[in-house]
Amino acid sequence: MRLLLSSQIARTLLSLSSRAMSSSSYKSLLREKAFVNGQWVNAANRESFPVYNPANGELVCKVPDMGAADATAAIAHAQVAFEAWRGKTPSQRAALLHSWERLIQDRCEDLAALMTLENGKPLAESRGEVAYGASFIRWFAEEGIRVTGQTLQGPTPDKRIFTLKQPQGVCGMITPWNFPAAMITRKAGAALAAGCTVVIKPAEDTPLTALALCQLAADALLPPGALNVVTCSRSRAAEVGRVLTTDPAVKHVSFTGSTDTGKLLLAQASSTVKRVTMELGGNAPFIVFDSADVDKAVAGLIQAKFRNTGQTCVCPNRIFLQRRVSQKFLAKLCERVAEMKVGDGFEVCWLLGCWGIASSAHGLMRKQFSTSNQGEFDKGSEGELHKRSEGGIAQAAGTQLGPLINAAAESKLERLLADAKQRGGRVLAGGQSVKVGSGAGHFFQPTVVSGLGRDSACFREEIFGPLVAAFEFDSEADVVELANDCRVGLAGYFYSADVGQCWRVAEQLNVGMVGVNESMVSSCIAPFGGWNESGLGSESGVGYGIEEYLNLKTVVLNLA
Ligand SMILES: NC(=O)c1ccc[n+]([C@@H]2O[C@H](COP(=O)([O-])OP(=O)(O)OC[C@H]3O[C@@H](n4cnc5c(N)ncnc54)[C@H](O)[C@@H]3O)[C@@H](O)[C@H]2O)c1
Ligand SMILES: O=CCCC(=O)O
Repeated sequence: MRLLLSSQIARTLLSLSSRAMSSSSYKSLLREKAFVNGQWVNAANRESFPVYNPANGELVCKVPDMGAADATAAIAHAQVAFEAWRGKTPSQRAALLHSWERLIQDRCEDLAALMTLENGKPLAESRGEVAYGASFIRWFAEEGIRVTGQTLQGPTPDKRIFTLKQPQGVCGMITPWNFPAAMITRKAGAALAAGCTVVIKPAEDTPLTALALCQLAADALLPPGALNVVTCSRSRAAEVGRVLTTDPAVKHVSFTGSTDTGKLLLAQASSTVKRVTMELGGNAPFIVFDSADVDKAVAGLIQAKFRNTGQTCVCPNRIFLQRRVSQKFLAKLCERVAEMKVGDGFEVCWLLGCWGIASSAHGLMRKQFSTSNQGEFDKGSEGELHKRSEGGIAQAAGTQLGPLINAAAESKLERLLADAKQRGGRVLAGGQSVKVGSGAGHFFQPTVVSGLGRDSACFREEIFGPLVAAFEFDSEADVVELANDCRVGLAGYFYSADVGQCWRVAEQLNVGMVGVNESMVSSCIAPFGGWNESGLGSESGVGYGIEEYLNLKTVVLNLA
C-alpha cells in the first residue's frame, strides 16, 4: 500500500515537474522575430516558418522566414556597427561580453528549457550546453584583452618590424541545430572579442535559442548591430547563405555543419576571397586496446557516443575493439545500454523534479547550481563550467536519450542498420524505433551492432544517432590503418594502459583532436577543429580561436 502510494506520488511529481519545466519557464525568453541592429524585426516579405518540438511534433511558434534582402540589410547594419565596435578598447568589449555571459548563466534554466523544447535534448544536457556556451564568451572576453603582436629587428640596422592584429570586419556565421547555443557562442564570442561584428543564420530547427541569446546580449547592452540573427527556413537557407558568403562587406565566413554544405559555402566564399572557418562532419574512431581499463572505456563510450542522442560531430562513429577485450567490452556496454532511458527531454526523475520546482519557486536554483562545485572550482571558472557542461548523460537521472531531430534522421538510422544486418552484423542491443507519447517524435533505442567490416555503411558514413557500430582488430598497426581510412578527421579516441602506445597512436591518428583514456575533448581551453574534409581553422584554445577573426598587418619602420 505504502509502495503504491509513494509510486503514485512520484508519478504526480514527475508529471508536475515535467509540465512545470516545459510549459512556462522558457516563455520569458521566447522571441518570435529576428534580431537586426538591436531591433526585433519581421522578414521584409512578412513570411514566417514554423518551429516544432521534435519530441511530440507540436508547433512551438513561428519565426521570420527571411531572404536575401534581409541578410543584405543585416550586413549593412553590422558594417556600420563595426566602426564603433572596433574603436572600443579590448577591455570595454570584454566588460560587455562578461555581462552577456553572466546573464546567460543567470538564465540557465530558461535557456535550457527553450533548447530542450526546440532540439529535444534532455534537460540536463541542455543545462550543460548553456554552461558550455557561456564558457566561450567568458574565455574570449579574456582572450581579446591579451592579443599581442611581435617586435623584430629588421634586415638592416635602421629597420624595425612590428606586427599588428586587427579585427577583420563583418563576419557571416551559419550554425547547426545540434548545439543551438554553443555553436553560436564559440564563433560569436571570438569574433566580438576580436572587434568584429556578426550576422548569424541559425539552423531552421533551432532558431529560438539563438534569438534568446540576442535578448540577453541586448540586456547586457551590446551595441545595436554588433550581433544580428537572420532566421530563415530550410528552403531559404541557400539564398541567405549566398548573401553571407558573397557580399563584399562580409570578411569572414564561419560555418559549422555538414561537409557537403561546407564545400558549397567554401566555393561561394572564394568569389571574394573571404577568410573561412569550417567545422564540418566527423567519423571518429574509438579504439579499445587489450590493455585498456574496460570499465573506463565503456563509461567513456557511453558519455561520448550518446551525447545529444548521438547527434554530435565528435561522437565516436566506428568502435574498434582489440580481439581479446572485445566480448568483455560489448557485454558491459550492452548492460549499460539496456538501462538507458529514451524519452521526452523534459522528463526528469521525480526527486530532481521536486528539487527543481522547490528551488525555482524560491529563486534558489541558480544559487544551488552555481555553488554546487565550490571547493573544487571557483564559480564560473573554466573547470566549473566544464564540469557542468559534461553533465548530460552522466547527470541525467530521467531521460538520457531524447528524440532524433527529424524523420530523415530516423530513416538514415534504419538504412544504416539494415545495411549492417545485410552484411552480417549482429544486433546485440536495441535496433528499433520507440514510440513516446503521441508517437509524433522520432525516438530510437540505443543500439549496438557488432561484427562489422570495412564494407559497411557505418564505416564510411557519419551515423549521427544512437547506434554503436563495432569492429574487431588484431594489431596496433591494423587499427591505425583502419582508423585513418577515412576522408574526414575530426576527433579520435583510444583507451590503452601502455604509455608508449598512447604516444604512438595519438601521433598517428589523422584527426584534429584525440582523447587518450578520455572521451570529452571539447572545452573552451582546447583548440577545436578537424583535419582533411572535417574542416579548416580552429575554434577556442589559447590564441587559435580569436586569431581566426584577426587580420595580421606588418609595419616596417625606418629609423633613419
Ligand atoms: N565540426 C563541428 O564542429 C561540427 C559541429 C556540429 C555539427 N557538425 C556537423 O554538422 C552536421 C549536422 O548538421 P546539419 O545536418 O544541420 O548540417 P547542414 O550542413 O545541413 O546544416 C547546417 C547549417 O547550414 C545551413 N545550410 C544548409 N544548406 C545550406 C546552403 N545551401 N547554404 C547556406 N546554408 C545552408 C542549415 O540551414 C544549417 O543552418 C554533421 O555532419 C555534423 O558532424 C560539425
Ligand atoms: O557537434 C559538435 C560540437 C560538439 C562539441 O563542441 O563538443
